[in-house]
Amino acid sequence: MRSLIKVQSLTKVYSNGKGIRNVSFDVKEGEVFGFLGPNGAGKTTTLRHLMGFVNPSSGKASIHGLDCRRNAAQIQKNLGYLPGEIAFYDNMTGIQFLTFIDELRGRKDHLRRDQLMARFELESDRKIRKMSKGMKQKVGLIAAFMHDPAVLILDEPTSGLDPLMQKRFVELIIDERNRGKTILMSSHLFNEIDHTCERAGIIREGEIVTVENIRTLKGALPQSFIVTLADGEDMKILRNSGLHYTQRDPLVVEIMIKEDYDPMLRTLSQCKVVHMVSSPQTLEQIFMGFYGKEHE
Ligand SMILES: Nc1ncnc2c1ncn2[C@@H]1O[C@H](COP(=O)(O)OP(=O)(O)OP(=O)(O)O)[C@@H](O)[C@H]1O
Repeated sequence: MRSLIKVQSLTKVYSNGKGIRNVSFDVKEGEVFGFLGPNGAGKTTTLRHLMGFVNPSSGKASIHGLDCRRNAAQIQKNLGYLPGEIAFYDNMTGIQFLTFIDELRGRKDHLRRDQLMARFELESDRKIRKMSKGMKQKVGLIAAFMHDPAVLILDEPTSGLDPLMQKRFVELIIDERNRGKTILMSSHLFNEIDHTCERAGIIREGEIVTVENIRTLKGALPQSFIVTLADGEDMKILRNSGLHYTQRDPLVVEIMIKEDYDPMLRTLSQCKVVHMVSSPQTLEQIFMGFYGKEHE
């Protein structure tokens, strides 16, 4: 698959020394790519470069081979953007605003707009200034998707949405992915990334720390077994077995297994096991490792 969105050594240093440094990644055609990072990491700054709003200090970003800064107008024709902070014409109702945007784009057919309003249960006759944060977010999402663009750039799309609407959003992304759309979205929610994205990039303090394939990552997740043994004799067998484990309580241990279950099963068959539970390590635990300082 060819790369549709390309970010190459993108650097933007603000006068206060903050910003992004040497950010590089690409999003392939038809891919959903997640952009994760803690507050202030540089997600919005990167996405705003892709929209051509900002002059980079160095490096470049392109979509469909077009430079994001120089060809912004051309790129934006077939692109849906949801900004992190949405500014609306507050005095309009939801439907007036969406119709206004449709007309600006030269669209006469409002079918897709209406379908999206139904999907997100938007109270479209309410004035935007009287809407809650979540309602405004729905208006922003509908505006980003309603002209059926090939590329979507979404800055924290589920911010303010309740769990039901977050689920509707995930379903929409899956539908759009199946229709071949290319989507780049920033998020704080691992679950959302887990359910929608093929790959995810993590940015921290202005720099990309890793780009991971979600399926490969999940396939490689170790399994944790919490085992309660009957007595000290069993503990002795475990200690002498060469297995790697973490002691949780005097008779409770956690054993992490990646591929080979045999050594654990052979050792435990010599012990009296009182209780045993197993759970896969979550994607969230893996990502939290990248968020922290330990990967420096
Ligand atoms: N116009 C600006 N002038 C000065 N500093 C800025 C400007 N815009 C952003 N920054 C700084 O650049 C860094 C990256 O900010 P950015 O908004 O891109 O982060 P983010 O990852 O989107 O964060 P959040 O999750 O909180 O939205 C922050 O330290 C921010 O304070």
